[in-house]
Amino acid sequence: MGDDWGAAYSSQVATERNELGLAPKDETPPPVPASSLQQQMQSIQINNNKSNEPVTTFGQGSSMRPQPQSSFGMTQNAHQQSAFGAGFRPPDGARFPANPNPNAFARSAQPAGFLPPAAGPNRGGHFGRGSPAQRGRGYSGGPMNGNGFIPPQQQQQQMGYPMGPAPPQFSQTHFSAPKPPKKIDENDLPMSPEEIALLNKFLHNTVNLMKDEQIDVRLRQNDPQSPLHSATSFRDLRLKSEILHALDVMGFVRPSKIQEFALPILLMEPPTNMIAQSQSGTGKTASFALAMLSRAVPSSHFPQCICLAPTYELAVQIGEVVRKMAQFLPEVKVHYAVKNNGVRAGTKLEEQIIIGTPGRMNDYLGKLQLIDPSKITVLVLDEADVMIRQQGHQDLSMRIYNAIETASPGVQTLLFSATYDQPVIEFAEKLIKNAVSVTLKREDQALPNIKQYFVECISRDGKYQAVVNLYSGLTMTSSVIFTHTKHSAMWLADQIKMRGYKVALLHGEMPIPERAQAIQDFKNGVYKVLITTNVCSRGIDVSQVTIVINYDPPVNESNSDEPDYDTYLHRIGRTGRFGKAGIAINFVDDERSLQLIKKIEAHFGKPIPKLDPDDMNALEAINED
Ligand SMILES: Nc1ncnc2c1ncn2[C@@H]1O[C@H](COP(=O)(O)OP(=O)(O)OP(=O)(O)O)[C@@H](O)[C@H]1O
Repeated sequence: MGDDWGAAYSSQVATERNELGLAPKDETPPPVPASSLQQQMQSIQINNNKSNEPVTTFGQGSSMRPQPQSSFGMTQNAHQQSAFGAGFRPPDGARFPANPNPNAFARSAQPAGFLPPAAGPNRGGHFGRGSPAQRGRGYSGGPMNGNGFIPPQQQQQQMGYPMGPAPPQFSQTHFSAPKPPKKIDENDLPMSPEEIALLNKFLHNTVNLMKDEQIDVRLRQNDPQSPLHSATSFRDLRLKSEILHALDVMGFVRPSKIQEFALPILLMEPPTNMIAQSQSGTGKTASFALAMLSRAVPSSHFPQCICLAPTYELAVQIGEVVRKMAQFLPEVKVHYAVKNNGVRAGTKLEEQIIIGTPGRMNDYLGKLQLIDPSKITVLVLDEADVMIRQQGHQDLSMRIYNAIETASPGVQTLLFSATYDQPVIEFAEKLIKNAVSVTLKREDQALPNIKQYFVECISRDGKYQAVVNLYSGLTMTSSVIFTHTKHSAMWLADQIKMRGYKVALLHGEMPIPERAQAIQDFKNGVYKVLITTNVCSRGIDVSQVTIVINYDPPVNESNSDEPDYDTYLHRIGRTGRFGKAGIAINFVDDERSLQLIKKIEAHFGKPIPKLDPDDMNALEAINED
């Protein structure tokens, strides 16, 4: 055992580096022999899927179906006019519903600081285009020759302008969009799973009870012993009165869906192992916190429950939940087993609940001998999907489990995860014996319900003008604008702010609490537009986003001529969450960006038509769908 712990220590450096922003080093422990555990898994799956298996349906309604909603909201007229900017005149024959209140439009489309282009002839294809001097600003709805992008000068000719130098582009506003960088800053890369998990913890102040969802409960192995009953109130559960009191104070009126099904199993006798999956913010932490608090004996002053989390910050977040729930159990205490906490060998731990990272917990059990594994009654692995991304964490978790299970065969082991894909399933099944599996899954269909378009802009600067012209339309619902770099995001946000508009900005150099604040403000509607980079492209659930703008297309890190398909999917997946309708608009400003969009179109096999600003019908169609 001593050697085992020593070997495991070598992975600790790697795993403990897993604090935010620190890449793991290549110090991984030798692989743990594959567990001999052959598991019998009962499985209760709560999901929305269709299957031939017997299904019990809970919940009402069918909110999984795409909800018809107005893409740009408000009146079409307001949308059209505001999106095209003052100075736009509809082409002949275009359908414009009468504006019942032109003054209202004028106010909404032209807030303080807005400099509309002067009214001018409408000769075709430019958003925000006014007088001839302003041609070239904003969108070009102008000609495309098949696959090719027609350069501005040639477009002028086709539009009836004389050949010659391009007209001056920015007569009223002076700006110059930042050039794309040669190398991607690591702050512009998507957030790490640890960061996403932590950010989500900051974000979720209230649980998604999901009471109105159409939920199926599926019993894979119909075990008559299996406790397929649910708790519709916390009082249905055998919780200590002090805990019930704390839940009242915390405003927990009724259990969330995962709690409804997991808690009766978690609290039953004899203790039952569990693998539980449900998306972020659905009440998982509260579930296992209640399990630990219910099993801990307050009058016994030694460690009894262990909870593993991938980072220090996540451990602290869990600890705060446990403390709040234990506020009327003064004898129950929490200790954090995290790096650099100053705890040495020989310290007598009196706390019943120890929460920490696998590396440090490994020390506590091994070389520091601070925890007696035979006294452990509950072992929790939280954020299993994040944890398994590091081999070191996997190995250490396995080692800790084996040590505790050997010394305390009745230990209740619980694994919680926000996702449940194959690697998590394999890890969970390898790790935990005889577990009941409770999974709650909502379909997150990104593509089918998202309409994708591209819009031609004459230049990088033209993209900015396009945003300005679309701005009022964007603010009628909530929109996210993705840029390639944080510099572009900051620049764009500054430009828009200078026009008197409000926008939220989020990039990878901001600390997590600031990022959470920006997202919270966006979710609360303080800001209707969020400008961000790939840092925010995945993991964050902002369900009301209706429009995603790819100001710059997502490109492969090593070859900027190739799209980053995954990131594209994740970016546009910020809209169209859970069956809602959404729109993704891709800005194209040169042949390269056009080709990137064509490749994306071919890759996903979904058409990305050109959104022609002259084509009122297309925009109306967006609005009507
Ligand atoms: N039954 C409940 N009633 C009201 N609020 C709840 C309930 N359960 C949890 N919450 C609150 O909802 C928020 C999200 O819950 P929790 O952190 O347990 O979710 P989670 O699934 O663990 O999310 P994450 O994966 O982000 O950690 C928390 O602020 C929590 O205090």
